[in-house]
Amino acid sequence: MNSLLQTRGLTLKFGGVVAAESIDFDLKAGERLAVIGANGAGKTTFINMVTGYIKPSAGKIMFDGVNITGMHPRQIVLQGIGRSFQLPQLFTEHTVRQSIELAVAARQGPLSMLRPMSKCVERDEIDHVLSVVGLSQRADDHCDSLPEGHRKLLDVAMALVLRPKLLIMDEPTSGVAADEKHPLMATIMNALSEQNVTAVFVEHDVDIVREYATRVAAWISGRIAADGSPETVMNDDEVRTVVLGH
Ligand SMILES: Nc1ncnc2c1ncn2[C@@H]1O[C@H](COP(=O)(O)OP(=O)(O)OP(=O)(O)O)[C@@H](O)[C@H]1O
Repeated sequence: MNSLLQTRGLTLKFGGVVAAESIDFDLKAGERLAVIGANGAGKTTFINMVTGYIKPSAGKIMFDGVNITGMHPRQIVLQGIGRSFQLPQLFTEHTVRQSIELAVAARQGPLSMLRPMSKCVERDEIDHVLSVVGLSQRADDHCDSLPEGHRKLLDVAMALVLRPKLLIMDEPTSGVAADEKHPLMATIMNALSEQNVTAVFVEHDVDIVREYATRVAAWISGRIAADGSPETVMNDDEVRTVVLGH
């Protein structure tokens, strides 16, 4: 099967620091890839290059047959790569429903902003996405009143209404209470499955990785040191020593 996402020779240097060292990487549609690595290993740098927030010094990024290297983040969203953030970027003065409405309007293009909101939004779709991420009961709450887990879910919901083929999530369970991590990930993964969205997520919690990833890539010093099934990668000697601290 062809790769949905492919990088070749992807390199980024910050002065003397090699944050990405000639990364060759392939992701197939339908995979659930967990990205693991110690602080400073280069995980966010990789995500930032793929989503257009940083231009690589060298190398190429192909997505669904299109060369997206150096494209602007908005163009990359239009190509079908969504992103959620470690610290969700929400419209704090808006309600949950209004936030989803804005995401739908963004998908519909700049002219939709000129029409009355009630005409340009698709109510059924919004109700559905709120239900899928378990936020129906909080639809009229302001974003700044949401607990962290709900903020993460809203961030994912806003990314999903842009209809991505791939969603890249930076630490979806960080800042969430230990007993809420599994229900949160289960909800996110169900939502992604429903829309056939391929997933990449950066994660530090080993239990979450084992439960929700079909594949793991371990970053060490700007390179992928191990890549394969969760069991294989978690038992790799270098990963155990450098990443897991065993
Ligand atoms: N804008 C920048 N300027 C200079 N150095 C940077 C910059 N961004 C990242 N780096 C360096 O690049 C390396 C990789 O950083 P990166 O943030 O990608 O790691 P990470 O694996 O995401 O870490 P964390 O888990 O802490 O988020 C680190 O040495 C970091 O200090």
